[in-house]
Amino acid sequence: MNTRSRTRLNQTPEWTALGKHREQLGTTHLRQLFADDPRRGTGFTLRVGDLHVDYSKHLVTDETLRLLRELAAATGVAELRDAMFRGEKINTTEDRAVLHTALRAPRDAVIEVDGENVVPGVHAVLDKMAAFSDRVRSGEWTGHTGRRIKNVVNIGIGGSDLGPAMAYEVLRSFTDRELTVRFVSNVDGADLHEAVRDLDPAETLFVIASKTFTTIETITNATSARNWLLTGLNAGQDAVAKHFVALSTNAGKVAEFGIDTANMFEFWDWVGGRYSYDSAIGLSLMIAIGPDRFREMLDGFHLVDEHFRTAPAEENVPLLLGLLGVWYGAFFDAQSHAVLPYSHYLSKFTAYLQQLDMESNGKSVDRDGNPVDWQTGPVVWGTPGTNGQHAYYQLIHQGTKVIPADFIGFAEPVADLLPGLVAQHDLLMANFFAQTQALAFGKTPDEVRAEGVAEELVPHKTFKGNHPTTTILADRLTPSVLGQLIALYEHKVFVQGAVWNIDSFDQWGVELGKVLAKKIEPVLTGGQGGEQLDSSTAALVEAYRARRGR
Ligand SMILES: O=P(O)(O)OC[C@H]1O[C@H](O)[C@H](O)[C@@H](O)[C@@H]1O
Repeated sequence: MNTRSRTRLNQTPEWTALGKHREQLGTTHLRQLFADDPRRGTGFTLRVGDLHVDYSKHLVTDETLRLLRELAAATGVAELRDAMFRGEKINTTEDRAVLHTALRAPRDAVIEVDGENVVPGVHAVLDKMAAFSDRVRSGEWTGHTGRRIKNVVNIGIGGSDLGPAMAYEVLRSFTDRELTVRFVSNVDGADLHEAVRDLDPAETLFVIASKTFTTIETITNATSARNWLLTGLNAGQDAVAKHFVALSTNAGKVAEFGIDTANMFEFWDWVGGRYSYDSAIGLSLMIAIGPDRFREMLDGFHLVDEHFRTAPAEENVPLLLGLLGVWYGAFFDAQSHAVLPYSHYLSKFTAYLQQLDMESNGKSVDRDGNPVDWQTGPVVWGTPGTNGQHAYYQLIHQGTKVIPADFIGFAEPVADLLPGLVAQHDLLMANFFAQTQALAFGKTPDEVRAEGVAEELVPHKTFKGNHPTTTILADRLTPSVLGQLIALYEHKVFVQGAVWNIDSFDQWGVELGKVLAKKIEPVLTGGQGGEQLDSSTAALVEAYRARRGR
């Protein structure tokens, strides 16, 4: 997509108007905004699918939102969105379409890439995954010695790990509790060691997940897993077929590794790694939760896709959340964004979003290669409440940084909690509601004094408030709701990339470290190349070699 004719973001009249508006807003407090509009708490809310989204505790007025929508219009967000859904090659630096939305399109949809409808292929793979998952779950698929598969070990990294690993945790209460499912990503041998040390190879299936099938960490771990299996079974290569399947776009490399391509589940170059867990990359998850639940999750994704594609700007939740992030980055100098789920099952949710957001929008040149002189993607961070409250929330409440935060909670606890633990849900949710209240409204010096606090302690016990938060509340954490949440964040990230005019779908920034590691590895084991290292790295490598006796 040619963007050369586009006015630079910070030279558009819409950007200038927002800057002026920001000055007018000054230090206006959320207390004031709520006092001015008694209906703000119900009026500044939107709904998409099962998600109730409250954005009333943001430092915005109707005018702010209008100006932000004008910025979105001026920067062509809707046009780029439509181009994405149509299958145009909007990932220009890799010359690829961006079609994760096709992964959850209904069977009768028609989405073309280079003149070919990709939807039948998507469903053929989903059907193949479902048939395989059913065979593993029923015990029909057996290992080399005829034993039933009881353990599934997913080996992958980045997008080939974070998505399925996160979703497995989120949907744990929907999993087959008889199956052990583990995820190995780190090239540190300790990761694979801990994953397999108590498993019986005869009952273990390895799912090797790699879009490229060239990622060094994954191929190294997969090779070690194969050795562990064959040694444990005291078997030859022919045992691999019953214990290894591959999820990849690269059939050649899969065959080269020794996995029968009949046991390969395919996806395509128009699925980015960090947008891939609803593709074949979700196989371990599908084995754990079953095909029906997996399809419910895809329907959840699709529901939000359709909302993003068709809802008017005023009601479009991903558009709103994306624009709010643009607002804080540009005009409040916010450097980070916290995602704070009040569900233990969402423990890996923020780690997943880190790749989704930071690998997508951690860019400093625009789509034409010019340096940007505006903020792009924030540092995304956070862990489940209430743990964070007893650790880093201090800084959010009383520190010097502006940290917009998303609070995600559920009206009901998951279905299979032990009955005695269900009552704890009210306490969890009381914290959930209390935190956004405290962050927004704080506590004034007068309120502190009224409690009889000694004057010298008043500044310490004052909460200035005015910290912006979004609250996302759903009834229950189901597969569909997970799909809705992920699609919401995917499209939020899209909106921001579109406004900032960056390519959200490449990741050139991860390459340099990989190249340098390849050069350093032989030096560690006594080979040549050390003389080319800078003095710091050379000294560190030398210390390492000395310690290892080389
Ligand atoms: O799935 P793979 O090809 O093994 O890639 C795994 C990961 O590694 C790369 O370095 C990219 O930064 C990620 O976007 C990708 O998800």
